[in-house]
Amino acid sequence: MTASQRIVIENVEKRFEDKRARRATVALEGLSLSVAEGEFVCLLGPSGCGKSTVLDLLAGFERPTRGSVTIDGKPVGRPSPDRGIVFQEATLFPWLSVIDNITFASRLSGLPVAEYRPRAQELIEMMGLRGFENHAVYELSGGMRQRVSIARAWISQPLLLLMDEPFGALDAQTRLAMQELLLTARERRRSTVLFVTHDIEEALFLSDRIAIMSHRPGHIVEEIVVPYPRPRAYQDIIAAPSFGELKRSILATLREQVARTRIEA
Ligand SMILES: Nc1ncnc2c1ncn2[C@@H]1O[C@H](COP(=O)(O)OP(=O)(O)OP(=O)(O)O)[C@@H](O)[C@H]1O
Repeated sequence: MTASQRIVIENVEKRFEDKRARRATVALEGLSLSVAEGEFVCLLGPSGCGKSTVLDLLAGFERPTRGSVTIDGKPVGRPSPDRGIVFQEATLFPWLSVIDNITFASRLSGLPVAEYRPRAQELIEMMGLRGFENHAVYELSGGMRQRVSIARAWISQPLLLLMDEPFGALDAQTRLAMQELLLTARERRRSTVLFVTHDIEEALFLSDRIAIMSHRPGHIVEEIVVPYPRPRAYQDIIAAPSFGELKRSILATLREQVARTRIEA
């Protein structure tokens, strides 16, 4: 472990007890993962292997039953705006305007308008939402809503952005546009990102490193350093000679884990 590690997850177990049914689900077991400051890591793994649980532990929604989860050397406490979270479905207030959604937490925490308003305006520009500031969220498309969610997560200048399949529900064209937008915006902010996805191409396009999880109980079975320099262009990445080989190898690892899920289910 070096001083520049933002996230350090060590030997974590997460067990969910259902006392009434006298049943327990062990979602994670022996999971260790570190993410350096400014690094973009994607988590890939079979359905139900515990990817969202990893994000929940980092967000502070859940606590590990064994092992430790630290951010900048401190155990993760309650949810905090230090950690921006974006889910698959935009979780916004549909009747509020774009600007009111983005600034909701800042207003609630009593920050002076002069402090958060310029940041909100910059994010609106960055996310291509200029002209829509005063539109209610229910008037927006799915892609636009997701851009509002990202702006909302980013406004508190979080140390860490936790993203759970944020583009999974979008059509292919919108998804690509959102991926490009995320990369450009992140380049300017140097944020650390942990991003859950099922999409191998998305992981190869976006991340510096891909961590592949086992079947449940989840742990990391393989880590792959993505060799492409930044800034990246999608058409160059998919044309790179190593792209097909990396994709094939990741797919093989995932298939093996999915097959084990079935055998052990
Ligand atoms: N709050 C909870 N109570 C009980 N069990 C839970 C809870 N949250 C998650 N689990 C269980 O933990 C396991 C891992 O779930 P999780 O949602 O983390 O997987 P995932 O890899 O994100 O799945 P998917 O790829 O399908 O979204 C599952 O068996 C799930 O049922």
